[in-house]
Amino acid sequence: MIKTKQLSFEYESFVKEPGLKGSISDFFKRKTKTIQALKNNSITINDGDMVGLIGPNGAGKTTFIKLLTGILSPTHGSVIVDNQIPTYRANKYLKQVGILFGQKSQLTWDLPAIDTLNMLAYIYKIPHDKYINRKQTLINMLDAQEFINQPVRKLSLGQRVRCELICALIHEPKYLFLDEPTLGLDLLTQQHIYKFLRAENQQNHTTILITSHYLKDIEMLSDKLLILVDGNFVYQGQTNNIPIQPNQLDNFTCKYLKNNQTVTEKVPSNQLKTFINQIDSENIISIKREGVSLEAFVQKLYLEYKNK
Ligand SMILES: Nc1ncnc2c1ncn2[C@@H]1O[C@H](COP(=O)(O)OP(=O)(O)OP(=O)(O)O)[C@@H](O)[C@H]1O
Repeated sequence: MIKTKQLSFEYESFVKEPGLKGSISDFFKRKTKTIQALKNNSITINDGDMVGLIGPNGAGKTTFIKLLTGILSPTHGSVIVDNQIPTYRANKYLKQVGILFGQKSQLTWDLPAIDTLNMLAYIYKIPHDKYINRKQTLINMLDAQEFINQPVRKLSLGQRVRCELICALIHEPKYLFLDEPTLGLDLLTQQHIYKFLRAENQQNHTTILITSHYLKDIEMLSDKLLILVDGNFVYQGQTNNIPIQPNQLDNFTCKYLKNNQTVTEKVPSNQLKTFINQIDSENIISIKREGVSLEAFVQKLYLEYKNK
């Protein structure tokens, strides 16, 4: 279980004055600025949960993952993961955790990913037979046979991310933290990764926390949703049960085929019945109510907090 209690984190950063004069005055007296990245948050994530974490740029998502993994320690409050304090970075704790930062690689550029895997097996002291089995299972599941032996610099982004995932999971961690893992990946690779992560969660009961700006990732992958805005968790709940309030005046976006062409039309709710009656059902592609999707819900929350 992951439990945070009144968790806050502040970065202290130097503010550089411009020009030579600024550099000289900074030399004698440096100005600092405090950034409150997380503010007094108490949340609970149960073991085996698939959790999506979203929030606008600078909301504090990466900081939260860094606190869960012990890379940073809280300024105030506490974090407990699997009954342990991550900041202590005990071997027992680190063996339970796998991390993937979409923008930072743990692979060595000039070496094949298989070398990094062998090194990780040594670091985590994975018994030889177990390592061979797990490695083969992950390589098969992520379809990585063709490129696992190639130097990382020769891999495409999608191939590299698949190798990163194999490395993050080689020691069968109980908790997997993924920070924007699908950044820049094509649709098929994204779907492959969704399928893989679902299987990992179901087979090994792995708790997975994923951050992403693609709401599709969150809808496809997570059962639970956390929304972080400006350092505050403003929503915790089920992904498929967001509090939707349909409005009588909502429009419907209707897509249908007319003379073999796709036509998109906005239809007011009071005219929907008449509109549908005029179209052959086999020509209807989709009818979507505006303002009730995850996207609309998230957009509304972001705007509410931005205008506060
Ligand atoms: N090393 C640092 N030093 C000072 N401030 C930092 C540092 N890292 C992050 N911050 C600040 O902390 C806040 C939260 O940053 P964080 O990277 O956690 O956000 P994020 O939600 O992951 O953003 P994004 O979606 O853009 O990746 C931001 O205001 C950022 O400028």
